[in-house]
Amino acid sequence: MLTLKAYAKINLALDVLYKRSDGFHEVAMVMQAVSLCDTVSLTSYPGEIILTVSRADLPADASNLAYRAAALLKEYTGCRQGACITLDKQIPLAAGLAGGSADAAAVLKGLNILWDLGLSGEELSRLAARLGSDVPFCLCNGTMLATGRGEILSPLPPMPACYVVLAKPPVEVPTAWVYQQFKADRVAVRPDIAGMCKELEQGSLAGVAGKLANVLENVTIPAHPEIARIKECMLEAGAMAALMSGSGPTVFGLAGSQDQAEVIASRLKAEKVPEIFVAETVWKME
Ligand SMILES: C[C@](O)(CO)[C@H](O)COP(=O)(O)OP(=O)(O)OC[C@H]1O[C@@H](n2ccc(N)nc2=O)[C@H](O)[C@@H]1O
Ligand SMILES: Nc1ncnc2c1ncn2[C@@H]1O[C@H](COP(=O)(O)OP(=O)(O)OP(=O)(O)O)[C@@H](O)[C@H]1O
Repeated sequence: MLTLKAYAKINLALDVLYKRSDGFHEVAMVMQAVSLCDTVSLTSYPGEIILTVSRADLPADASNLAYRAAALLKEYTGCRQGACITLDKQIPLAAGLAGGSADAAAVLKGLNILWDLGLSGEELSRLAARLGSDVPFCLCNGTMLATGRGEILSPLPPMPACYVVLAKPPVEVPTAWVYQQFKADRVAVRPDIAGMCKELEQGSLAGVAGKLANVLENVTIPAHPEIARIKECMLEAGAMAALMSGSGPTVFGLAGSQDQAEVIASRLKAEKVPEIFVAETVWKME
């Protein structure tokens, strides 16, 4: 059996530049993997793909991104082998944390090994982009600049190690809806991506914290004002900075120490935020 960790991501910076003719939006993002993860287990099975998931509210059929990753790999390579895939989900669903994308990336990586396919990183990345814009990043982890629709990646100096408190209010936000509602002319403050890259080069956590920005907050926060309350609560509890991740609704707060992170998490618990996690930055590609 092969077991892989499928890490969640946060967007330290997210800018939407324009809507493209293919319907996607051109973006510029600084992405970071965090230690909150699903566990993906893979075993060989003759011919078929069998998927088992740990949550009743997540489909275990061909609509699951993990299943789609395995099916795409079979179609692309003509491989006749099958696999039993087990997903132990910890990453909340439709949360802005790329949980499904992380599972899909782990399945691509894992089956490339289990089925002895010998696909290059570049081929895997191309297949990943067919599954979703966040999937190529999930193959890499670490700290990356993402452009195009999110699939063009350049490694950045690793984000200085820190704790990341994740808090998801009890709403699920469809990514497509958020992009549809986005109006570039209503954005007051745009992320300073070049400035954040400089802070990463200098290894300054305070500098990175000072430059967190996500233009999609302009869509998701008015629809779900509890996101703004969670941000405030994190800042009051001592977070260096707090921001919505991706299309939301999860908010992440940066903390320099585990003690600080636990203080922030307890404060959120007292405010009855239902899903709270204390994670760390993940540096390495695995
Ligand atoms: C919000 C982010 O999570 C930030 O990392 C990503 O941009 C979204 O990535 P994702 O969930 O992998 O998105 P996809 O599965 O590729 O696309 C879902 C839907 O979001 C919209 N979408 C997504 C990415 C992008 N650059 N422009 C878009 O307009 C499209 O309507 C698309 O149909
Ligand atoms: N393996 C999977 N894990 C989670 N969701 C999945 C999976 N496969 C399909 N889905 C579907 O995709 C939807 C969004 O999934 P996901 O949890 O990846 O959203 P997200 O965290 O907002 O992603 P992103 O940050 O990439 O926009 C879910 O509502 C779910 O029905």
